[in-house]
Amino acid sequence: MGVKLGILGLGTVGLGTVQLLQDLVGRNPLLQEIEIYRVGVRSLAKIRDVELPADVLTTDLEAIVNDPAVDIVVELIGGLEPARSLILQALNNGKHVVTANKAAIARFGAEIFTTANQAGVYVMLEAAVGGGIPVIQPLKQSLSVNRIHTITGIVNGTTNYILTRMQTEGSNFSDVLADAQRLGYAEADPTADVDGLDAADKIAILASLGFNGRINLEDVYSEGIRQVSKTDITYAEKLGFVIKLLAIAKQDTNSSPLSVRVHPTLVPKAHPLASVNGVYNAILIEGEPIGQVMFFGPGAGAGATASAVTSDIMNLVAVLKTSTTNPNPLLTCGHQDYCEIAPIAELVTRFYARFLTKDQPGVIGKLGTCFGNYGVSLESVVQTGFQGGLAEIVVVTHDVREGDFRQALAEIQNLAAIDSIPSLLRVL
Ligand SMILES: NC(=O)C1=CN([C@@H]2O[C@H](COP(=O)(O)OP(=O)(O)OC[C@H]3O[C@@H](n4cnc5c(N)ncnc54)[C@H](OP(=O)(O)O)[C@@H]3O)[C@@H](O)[C@H]2O)C=CC1
Ligand SMILES: N[C@@H](CC=O)C(=O)O
Ligand code: NA
Repeated sequence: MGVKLGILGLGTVGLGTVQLLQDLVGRNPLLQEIEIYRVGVRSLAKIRDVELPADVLTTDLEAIVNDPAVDIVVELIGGLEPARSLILQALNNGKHVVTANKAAIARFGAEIFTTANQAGVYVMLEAAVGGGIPVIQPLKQSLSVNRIHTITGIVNGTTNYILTRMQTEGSNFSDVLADAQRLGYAEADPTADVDGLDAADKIAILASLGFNGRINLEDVYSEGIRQVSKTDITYAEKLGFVIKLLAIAKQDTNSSPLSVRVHPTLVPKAHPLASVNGVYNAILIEGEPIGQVMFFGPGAGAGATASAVTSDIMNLVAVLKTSTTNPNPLLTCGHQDYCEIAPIAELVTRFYARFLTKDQPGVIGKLGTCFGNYGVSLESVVQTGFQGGLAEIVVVTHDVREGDFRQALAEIQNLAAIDSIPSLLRVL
């Protein structure tokens, strides 16, 4: 037994990782060099679907990161603290770290990677984005010779699972969320999933790798899926779209600011991301000279995420077996500067909007005039239903600057004929 692991956390991902490491037949022989030396948990009394010697489990996580015998710390407790402090202590103690914690990396990445670089150790995070899908290492290595233009992803398994079931079964939002929690997809606090914050953390990480700079998380615009209703899913379907929570990072020219955002989006049914359903994630990367490349696979769940965590551990085992003093630049993170992010008002996109209006003659004309005043041109206008005596009108615009569209909406909101604007979604 060569390399000693100190694993923090034995929940969905921790358990999946330990189970994988205890079942090595047919896997990479390097894994046989690993010893599960300590596993830190909150409760020793909890019954767990794994056998570990009694002296391996502990509730003293600090003792693990400070134990000189531990070579690699695998942080799978999630959340911000004590995860951040434990990662920093491990790095300061000269230990490599593997983490699945996108929340901590997206907020404290600068501090964590600076500490790792100073200590001459690595922080590996393949599981932090796209669960089991290899996307971090490909962006750092295989794709890094490209100039990346756009990263468009479905990067949250929980919300994709919810939207898929709402679309295919007409299911109710809260019932499906409970299923996603039971299946181990959701975060400990599922509002991070539902409100788009988990996807924002992930696109910040991908953008940082793709566009070679740090991303200030506060600059990432994010909307979740709470406002997506069955009505909108049905209208989108009729118009030839499906609704997906997309995370997008885009740079129009090499010198223009980045646009980094998360929001529910109408995706044309023929687009490759439209058929990514359930807990599956996909990340479409566009760059030069490669063109388009798409990564697809399970975005959450014990086994899939354990695959990513264990591949990182295996990379570090290989590093520990190699005796070089210079760090491998393809495994470190060397970003020092922050990327400039464009405000959401500058975004140019198509919009879908649903209006409830009084059933009066000329309403559509008034809407058209207000939009026209701000240079918003309409691709389609549909009036199909009635809700409680109000007419329902759905419009899809051509490409428009978001700031102009919002100004038109503010004027429309004041029209006497307008009751409300229940939905506003962007269109890919
Ligand atoms: N679930 C998924 O599909 C995926 C999760 N991730 C990320 O992986 C990480 C872990 O997620 P997941 O496995 O789902 O989380 P769980 O909530 O299932 O597991 C968390 C584990 O950490 C332990 N723990 C939490 N806080 C403490 C603490 N303060 N002290 C000691 N132990 C603690 C818990 O102990 P105890 O068991 O005793 O309560 C539990 O074993 C998160 O960062 C998450 O974002 C990434 C990709 C996919
Ligand atoms: N809660 C996350 C888990 C993986 O990162 C998700 O649903 O995608
Ligand atoms: Na991944």
